[in-house]
Amino acid sequence: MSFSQFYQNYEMITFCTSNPIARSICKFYNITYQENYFSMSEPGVGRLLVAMSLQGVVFITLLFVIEMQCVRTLCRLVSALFRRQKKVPLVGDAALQPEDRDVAEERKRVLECQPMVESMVGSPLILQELSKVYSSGETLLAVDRLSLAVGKGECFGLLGFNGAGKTTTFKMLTGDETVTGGDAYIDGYSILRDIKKVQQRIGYCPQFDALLDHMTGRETLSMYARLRGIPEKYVGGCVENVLRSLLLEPYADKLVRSYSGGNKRKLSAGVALIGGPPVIFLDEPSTGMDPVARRLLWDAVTRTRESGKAIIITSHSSMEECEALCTRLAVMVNGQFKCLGSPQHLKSKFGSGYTLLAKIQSELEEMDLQLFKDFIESTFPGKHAEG
Ligand SMILES: Nc1ncnc2c1ncn2[C@@H]1O[C@H](COP(=O)(O)OP(=O)(O)OP(=O)(O)O)[C@@H](O)[C@H]1O
Repeated sequence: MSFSQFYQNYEMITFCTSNPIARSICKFYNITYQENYFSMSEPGVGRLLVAMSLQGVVFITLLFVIEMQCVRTLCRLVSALFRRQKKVPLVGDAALQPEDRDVAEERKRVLECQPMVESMVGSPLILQELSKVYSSGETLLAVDRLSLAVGKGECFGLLGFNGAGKTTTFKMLTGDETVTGGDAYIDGYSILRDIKKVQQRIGYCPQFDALLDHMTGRETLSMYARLRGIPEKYVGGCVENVLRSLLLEPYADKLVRSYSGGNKRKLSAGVALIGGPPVIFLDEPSTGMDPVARRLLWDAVTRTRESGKAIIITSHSSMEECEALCTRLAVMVNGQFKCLGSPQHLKSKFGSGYTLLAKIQSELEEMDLQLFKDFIESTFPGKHAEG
């Protein structure tokens, strides 16, 4: 606008002062001009320049406020205040029920240790009574006092129905969501006090791919390798390794926006694994992958785990994936761990017997259904049929 008005003013001055006829035309049509181009009144550009300078200061300040996470801290303080005023319960109804013995033992172990020291030495990831309450609209206790320690070389599986609170747990650990209660330590740093340091030490494959459409797979991995601080001479080799191990080589130089859903998941998992951060979060990494790709991902995750990293993974392929990858797992319901232990331990503790699921056509007669139930009960005597 400054440039435009500056030029317009210049043209008016040139025209209106060129000869007496032009001067009288300008007077007749009430055409005004400013001999001082930087005058505050129109068509001088002084006020526009002042506005631009002020905007510069305001936006730079805003940038600092965002980068230094002042808003996040403010939100946390406001939500803490709001919670205190409204007395939002941090303990859900489910907490009143007796806790599973393994979960209680894990909680006791975590609460008795020195989390900062322990997360530096043996368990790079420690959750201490981590809780999250969503207060937008209805109050919802999404994560309920989780306590957990994940050791080096351990892959911990989080299982649970949709809405159990798995993604919210990840989001708190990565700094995407504010923490309502408790704390977590990653490699000796608290997520409440040192989130920047924490972010430097984690790899994260989010549930929904957060990739840049206009970059190629190779460029994406190279960018993250550099962000991880891998020396430039190793970046190429590192990227090639990830591309090869996840069977992404044929697509390496294609734009991400042309990738299929499964290939995007592979790339997201690659981004999380590249550079070997000490703690890795994988939120349903194998969703949409074909069986071959899934096996390759499992191999890559297992290799990473064996190199001493701590991995937390959620999966919708349920037990099969967890058995292949996890050293321990927990089942989450309404934000709480309902059971916890090695896959074998959980199977022998809860897996007595088999469940037969039968799907029936909706128009099936009640009598036919009863016949089917009778058949099942006579074939497997002593078993209970529900329907
Ligand atoms: N931003 C939000 N605001 C309010 N409630 C939310 C928000 N995000 C999640 N929730 C609620 O928190 C609960 C836990 O959600 P979360 O996404 O953590 O579940 P999940 O176990 O990861 O499920 P899924 O397997 O579907 O990913 C759900 O009831 C969800 O509706």
